[in-house]
Amino acid sequence: MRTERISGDGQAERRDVKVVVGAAIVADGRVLACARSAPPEVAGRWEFPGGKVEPGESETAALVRECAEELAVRVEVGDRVGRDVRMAHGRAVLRVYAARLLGDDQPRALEHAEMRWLSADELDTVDWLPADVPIVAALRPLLARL
Ligand SMILES: Nc1nc2c([nH]c(=O)n2[C@H]2C[C@H](O)[C@@H](COP(=O)(O)OP(=O)(O)OP(=O)(O)O)O2)c(=O)[nH]1
Repeated sequence: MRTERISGDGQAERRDVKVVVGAAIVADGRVLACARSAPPEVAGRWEFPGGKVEPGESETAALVRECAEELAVRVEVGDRVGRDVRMAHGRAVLRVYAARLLGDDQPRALEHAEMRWLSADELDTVDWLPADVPIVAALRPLLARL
């Protein structure tokens, strides 16, 4: 994603904002929350599986790749959940999409410390990364019908 802003001398300044995509994988009214194992400053905080979109890669393809790498599952990517949330002093945004598991695939925590399926009532029982908090709030009323 490319943004432009006008600097003090009126020059347009271009900078690339990295997009981190996350998958809100929903099954039976529950979403899959994952606890990071690294780096140490965020280890134990909870997130949606996903990661950085690589150059030339679509967001859907990035989610499919990350879910295969991190959880060994195939997913179908659906609609956006919540809004873009700025991270890393504005140099990156978190963008989350609903997703569902394909076939009988069952996630395995290949890179995460722990995984939990959370119902709407249980969303606040884990310590989400700060950027995820508004997205989790947007997800709560949708969860039962995704
Ligand atoms: N995947 C993911 N990352 C999140 C979430 N919320 C949040 O703040 N982040 C942050 C944590 C990291 O600083 C960054 C994503 O980095 P990552 O390590 O998961 O991405 P990646 O798999 O592409 O990593 P790498 O190849 O660069 O090591 O975004 C979220 O819900 N999911």
